[in-house]
Amino acid sequence: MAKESSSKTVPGTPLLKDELDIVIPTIRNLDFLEMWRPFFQPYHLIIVQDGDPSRTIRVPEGFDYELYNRDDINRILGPKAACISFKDSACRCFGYMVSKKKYIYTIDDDCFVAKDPSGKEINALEQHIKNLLTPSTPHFFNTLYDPYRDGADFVRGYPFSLREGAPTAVSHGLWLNIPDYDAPTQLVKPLERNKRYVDAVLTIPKGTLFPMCGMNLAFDRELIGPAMYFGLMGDGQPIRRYDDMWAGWCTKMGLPYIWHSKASNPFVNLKKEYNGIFWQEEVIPFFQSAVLSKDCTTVQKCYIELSKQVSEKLGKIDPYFNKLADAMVTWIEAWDELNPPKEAAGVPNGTAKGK
Ligand SMILES: O=c1ccn([C@@H]2O[C@H](COP(=O)(O)OP(=O)(O)O[C@H]3O[C@@H](CO)[C@H](O)[C@H]3O)[C@@H](O)[C@H]2O)c(=O)[nH]1
Ligand SMILES: [Mn+2]
Repeated sequence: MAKESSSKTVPGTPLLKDELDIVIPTIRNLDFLEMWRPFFQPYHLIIVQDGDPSRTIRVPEGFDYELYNRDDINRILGPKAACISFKDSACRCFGYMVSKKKYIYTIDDDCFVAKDPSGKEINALEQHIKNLLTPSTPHFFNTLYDPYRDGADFVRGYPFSLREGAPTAVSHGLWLNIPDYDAPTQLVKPLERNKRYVDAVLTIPKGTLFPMCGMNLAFDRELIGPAMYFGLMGDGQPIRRYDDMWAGWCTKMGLPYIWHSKASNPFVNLKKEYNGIFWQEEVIPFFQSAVLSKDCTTVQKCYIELSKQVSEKLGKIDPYFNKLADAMVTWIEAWDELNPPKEAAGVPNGTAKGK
């Protein structure tokens, strides 16, 4: 049974209309929004303009949005702006920080509305919202996929004590056409396109990591927002295209599809990813074995403790991880500055909930 959203939904009002922001990182005009207009127009957009702040980003008429460029980020965060990547899509996490809503959806500006096998346009945002309002089943795998969907349920042998599920923190969508491959795979299979539409929503089991992609992603900002820091990438950094995955590993400890239209240059991507491809062979075991102490009772405390372990255990791989660990602390300081913990029913902002 899907949880009711906290807002009183008037029939016909788009779900979570006033409880969700759409965050878009961009270096180009946002004409892509025309295709998303039927689905996105009722929602507030937070546009994070990367690169040259003197450039004007054109936003189609009729959208309600706020736009932040690098000058705005520097003005709002001061020295703490150093934790927000420059010249990299990782800058999008600034949008998560300034939002005041309970939910976030983030999408790249080269992603378009996909069609399901029947030819029907997919409202990816609506499916993400349904995912976020529906519990997940991380403690015991249900073989008939999402048991809360119409036409499915828990299969025989599924413990009744676990059928309430756990609150869903992240809804991870996929992409038809250009798959999110790393550079070596892109180089070996330049013409490969993802044509396979799988109509299933799965919960990634507790304790299982996954490579989170920021292209088509939604999350519960109050539940997990402080941990959704897209790691320091871009200008002056030795690694790129690992920002979203870093956040996924930190938060982890899905279904809706979009149409990814533009294959980024695999040779450029190889340069961006090069360090990440071999560092990750040590980073993944780090996350698989990371243990946080019981005193970590909020997401922020968990994140700060994790940053200490990043420095201690990954700093010997490369000084970059010491820099990243410092940036993780700065991110939390900035997050708390812009989002002072609210005491709502004894549940401070960003409290880590048992899953
Ligand atoms: O310097 C930049 C470059 C781009 N952007 C904006 O970020 C997104 C993604 O850009 P793009 O589609 O060009 O790059 P992809 O390689 O397809 O990105 C995906 O790969 C991963 C990169 O970490 C990630 O999963 C996806 O983002 C667009 O909206 C650009 O406008 C930017 O802000 N700054
Ligand atoms: Mn892209």
